[in-house]
Amino acid sequence: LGINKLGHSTQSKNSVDQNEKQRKEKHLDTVVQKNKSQKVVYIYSKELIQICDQMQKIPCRASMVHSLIEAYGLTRYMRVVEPREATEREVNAFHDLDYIEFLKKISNHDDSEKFEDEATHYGLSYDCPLQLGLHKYATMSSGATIVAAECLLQETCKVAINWCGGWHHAAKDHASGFCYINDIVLGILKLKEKYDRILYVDLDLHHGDGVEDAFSATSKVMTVSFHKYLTGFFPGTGSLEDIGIGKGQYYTVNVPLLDGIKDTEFTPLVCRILNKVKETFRPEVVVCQCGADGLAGDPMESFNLTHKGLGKCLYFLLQWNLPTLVLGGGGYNLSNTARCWAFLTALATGKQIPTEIPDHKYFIEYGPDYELEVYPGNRKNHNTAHYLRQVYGAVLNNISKICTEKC
Ligand SMILES: O=C(CCc1ccccc1NC(=O)c1cccc(C(F)(F)F)c1)NO
Ligand SMILES: [Zn+2]
Repeated sequence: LGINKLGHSTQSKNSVDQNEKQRKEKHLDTVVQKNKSQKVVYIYSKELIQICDQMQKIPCRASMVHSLIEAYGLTRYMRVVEPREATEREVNAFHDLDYIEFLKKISNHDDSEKFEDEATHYGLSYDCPLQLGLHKYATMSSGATIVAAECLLQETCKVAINWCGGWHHAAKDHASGFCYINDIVLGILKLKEKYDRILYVDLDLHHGDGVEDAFSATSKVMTVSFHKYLTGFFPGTGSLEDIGIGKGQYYTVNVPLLDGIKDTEFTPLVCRILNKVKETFRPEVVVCQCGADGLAGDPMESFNLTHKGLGKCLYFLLQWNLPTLVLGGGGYNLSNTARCWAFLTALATGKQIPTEIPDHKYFIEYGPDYELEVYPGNRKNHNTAHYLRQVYGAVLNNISKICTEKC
């Protein structure tokens, strides 16, 4: 043992330093570990984006969304996780095998005309055009949602985002409303492996009928959809009277709205209703579909929302500090959709991002202002205060009938 002038054995001195060093490293490691677990998971791969870019009705939208998020430097504050294809077994947990087999069969034929009749039987026409690689697209976008759900199950994160998911119309045995495989249902089924009470919130312009139908008879999954409800507007379901069946009665909530609603009415309505849902249903995990086709400037020309209105709704949910799965959905003004989802991504990571759109591949799409903000239009708002009070009263009345105490 070396003896230094103070008579301490230098070995023990070194070992003290050594312990100090190890203790510091260990502490740092737990801090990093904690941050890692607190980091937002962002599902992304070049392949996923490249496949989703090919979707006819939203050409290159996946690339525009991802490029803006990357240009704002947000990916460095998130844990980027690669997706995988949903397995046949996972897809079959909800969808009928004959439908999925057919989808696979015709996705790789460019002479799909000869399957015309069968295709129509499975909803594969008009709203849900056949295109090459359709099956791969559907299994990749739903695999991405499943991987996001798995990250929440492993508790390696609090928030997991998949902007290539949110296809809420797909039914178990047919395609609908441009949705082929219902990634949201598959993600919820994955979460059900661990969580008992799951809350699904649908902020898209359209009623989340496919998800609602999948869980309308159970009290374990509560679906809450805010949407335009007007005779002749797709999908035509989601009225106030649509409250679930059997054990699921009152665990389906529908908030039917009219054209022109703005952030100032939408956000407080959403937050008050979700607050009541939190009190009575006491969810353990949240799935939020953030469809952007309700934004001002969308070709759907229906609602008059901005990214801030949707942002406040998501922020309200994130304050609950529950594991949260964040998904995309509709959104047909591609630059506004990218603006909105980049804003929501920044909000989820707790980072401020500047108004100026940063230079990047799609910069030109953000002209003439090149700003992040989506501004409300001045379209007429058909939602009178009286109408909103009626809807709110009916919805609160229904929610108050559920109880998750041992009652
Ligand atoms: O956004 C949807 C589905 C919208 C939909 C349902 C039924 C039939 C067709 C559609 N999609 C459109 O109408 C559509 C899709 C892409 C672009 C447009 C556009 F014409 F508005 F740009 C419209 N669900 O959240
Ligand atoms: Zn929609």
